[in-house]
Amino acid sequence: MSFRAIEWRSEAGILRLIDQKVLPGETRYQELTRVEEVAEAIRDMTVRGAPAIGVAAAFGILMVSRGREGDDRRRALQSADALLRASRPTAVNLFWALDRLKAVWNRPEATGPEIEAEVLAIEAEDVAVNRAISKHALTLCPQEVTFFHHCNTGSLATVDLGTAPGVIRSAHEAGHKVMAYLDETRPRLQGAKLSSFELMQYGVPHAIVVDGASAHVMRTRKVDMAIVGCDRVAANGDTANKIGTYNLALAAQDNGVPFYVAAPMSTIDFDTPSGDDIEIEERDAGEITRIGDCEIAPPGAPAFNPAFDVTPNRLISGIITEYGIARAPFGESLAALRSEIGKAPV
Ligand SMILES: CSC[C@H]1O[C@H](OP(=O)(O)O)[C@H](O)[C@@H]1O
Repeated sequence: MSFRAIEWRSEAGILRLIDQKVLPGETRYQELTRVEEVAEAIRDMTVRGAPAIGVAAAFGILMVSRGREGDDRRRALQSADALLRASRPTAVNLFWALDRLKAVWNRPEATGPEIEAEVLAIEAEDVAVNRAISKHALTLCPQEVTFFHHCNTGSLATVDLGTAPGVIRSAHEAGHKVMAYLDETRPRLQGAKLSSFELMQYGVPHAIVVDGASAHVMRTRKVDMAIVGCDRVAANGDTANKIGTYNLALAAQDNGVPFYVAAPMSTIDFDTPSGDDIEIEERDAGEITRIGDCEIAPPGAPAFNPAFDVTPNRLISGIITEYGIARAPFGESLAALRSEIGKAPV
């Protein structure tokens, strides 16, 4: 079975999102018609995952553009664009999608159908790109393959298949004997809540482990590869992803386990030279001091909650894109793949 985290109901102008805050306990949908609601859904992580927030923002732009013309539309889109850009800072797909749309709507002669076509293209391309990533990743998988994944970059984080869990699912469906270890991914527990939810839907054997168990699991059990998604890859291959990814990469290196990043080209930020230049979102400390409704720290205990970290390129075995797998030196291999952008994924 398959499900979509994001659906556009064109006639009604409704963006229907699975509320990822309440999964897996409840499958609840939010139906949004205003860009302010879309920005809030990105901020509060009703919709999350780098590609998914880019696509959701694109539909926010479409909501505003419909029914408006000329200067009135340009003015309204300028403020919608600014509102959406302020929703979350780290995942570059948000800015990529907004830049791409701005290049269309900012032209005085832009038509409504042109804007809508670009939004729908962003959505459709995400599906094709994820399939191509899986195809390239399968070339790395032995017949019996054990993966290690951090966070959730599956169907819920994209339009359809997902990046890294898309690879895990594709390997399972292609007849590989698959096992996956899933970091629970403190503090929001995307691994325990969302990746496990997805793999259960697809019947993929897996086990949730606490984040601190990754080195132990790799040392004592067979793990063929760690595979993660990403929120922003710098031009030199340094990769920002969910907090804890760097620890996983260090554990993988110490245990001789290859560490792969599944990355649509839209997540590669050629304007950011290295990981030091990536803005890391800091979220509310309450995400750490509470689990659900339960306070787990002493009242008033201070906490520091960076939502992402940067894995240095030296720990990365390969970056799997829709155009092929980039390897060190990443500055060169990513630049070579950049020349493919605009072509159909292969
Ligand atoms: C391919 S999605 C990347 C990504 O999104 C996650 O962050 P969040 O749940 O905060 O939106 C995480 O870093 C995933 O790996």
